[in-house]
Amino acid sequence: MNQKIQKLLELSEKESRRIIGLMSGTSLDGLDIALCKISGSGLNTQLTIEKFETVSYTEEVKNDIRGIFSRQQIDLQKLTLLNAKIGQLHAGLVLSAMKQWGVHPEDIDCIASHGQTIYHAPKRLHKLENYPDATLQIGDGDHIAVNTGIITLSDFRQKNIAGGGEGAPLAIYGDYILFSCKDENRILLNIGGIANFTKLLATGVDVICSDLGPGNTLTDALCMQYFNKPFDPEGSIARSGKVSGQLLETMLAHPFFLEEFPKTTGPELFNTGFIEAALAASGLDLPDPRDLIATATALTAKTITLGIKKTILNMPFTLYVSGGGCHNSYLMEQIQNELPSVAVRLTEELGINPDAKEAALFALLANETLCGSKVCAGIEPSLTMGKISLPD
Ligand SMILES: Nc1ncnc2c1ncn2[C@@H]1O[C@H](COP(=O)(O)OP(=O)(O)OP(=O)(O)O)[C@@H](O)[C@H]1O
Ligand SMILES: CC(=O)N[C@H]1[C@@H]2OC[C@@H](O2)[C@@H](O)[C@@H]1O[C@H](C)C(=O)O
Repeated sequence: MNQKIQKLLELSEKESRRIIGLMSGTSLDGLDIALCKISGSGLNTQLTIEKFETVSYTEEVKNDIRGIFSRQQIDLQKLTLLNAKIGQLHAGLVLSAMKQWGVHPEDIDCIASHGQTIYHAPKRLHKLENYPDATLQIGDGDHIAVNTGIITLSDFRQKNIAGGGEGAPLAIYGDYILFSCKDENRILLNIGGIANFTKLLATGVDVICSDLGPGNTLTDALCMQYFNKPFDPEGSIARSGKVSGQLLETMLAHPFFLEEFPKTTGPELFNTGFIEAALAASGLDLPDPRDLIATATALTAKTITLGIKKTILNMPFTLYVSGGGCHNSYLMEQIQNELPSVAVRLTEELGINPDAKEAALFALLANETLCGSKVCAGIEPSLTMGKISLPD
């Protein structure tokens, strides 16, 4: 047998695999690198995060990505260049992290790379007849494989769309596999740039996973615009402002929030233009920036909690939070206030570092593909995901 195919076969037959999951999300803050040890597959999966690091992007990289991110008109050459450049950058960051951890490439079975989302265009956003749901992640896996010498799986979202999904949220598979529990109804909430959730009932039925709306994306943009800060540290700016009830009501009336679950979105919709349109519609003068940030934070808390309440109705449940938004103590307080009888915890209590959860999720999806199982039978679309790049 061809040696490369033989290697893949051996990988799929190993008792456990060490997979590096990579995620660079919509916040453009950096690359999350999670070294995971994974044994088994499907509902028998055991996953331990052995090492984790977030490597911040330099301002130059952030500006490069901002030049094309979630924009309808861009420089096509820039997109082409960045597809290769981000792949090479991620490879370099993985090699540095491994060096720092004292881990050698031969100790790693594969890399699972999400890539950088550049544009997410579900039909609900583009509304163009005769065009499908679509999404684009760049940072090609071939560059990661060749530059690290490690087999790389990447570009997970296309297959999900090909199978009838919107390409997101893919958290449903990992949440279902890792966190389903017969003794507890659980909501897994991730607050990144965009917030999403998975409903896992103790009975195992009616699993729902959906984006909810903005996580930190609006507050990040406002903090940059008015305070030259990448985000609102611990929610301190929002805490110092006053929520504008009228602006909040106008924003909550946006049709996206009225659509049924599951649905997906991104900064293509939730950006400063969204706030400007809401201000214009409500006829308000431009409020104090602190009030704007307080109102955007309230929108995040409201849309998260209204969405969750609508889904789980009157059942008792525990909420497990992950993503950078869990460090915003003001936002977390607001979520708790809206859900007074709910235990609000972090995924740390389930053994998963809240900052590493999404990167670990992609390691898990790669594991499913390598083991050749049908991902989460019963959850649609049930397909293995990720393209395989061989290093040589
Ligand atoms: N100490 C903190 N205080 C307040 N907010 C914080 C803090 N640390 C991180 N954040 C928020 O978390 C964001 C990053 O979160 P995360 O890395 O989970 O997002 P992402 O993965 O880029 O987004 P997505 O999951 O939507 O793709 C930051 O942009 C910031 O808004
Ligand atoms: C297209 C895209 O990159 N979507 C991200 C984004 O960030 C959060 C939310 O929007 C979610 O739908 C998704 O990421 C996570 C990892 C997911 O697919 O579950």
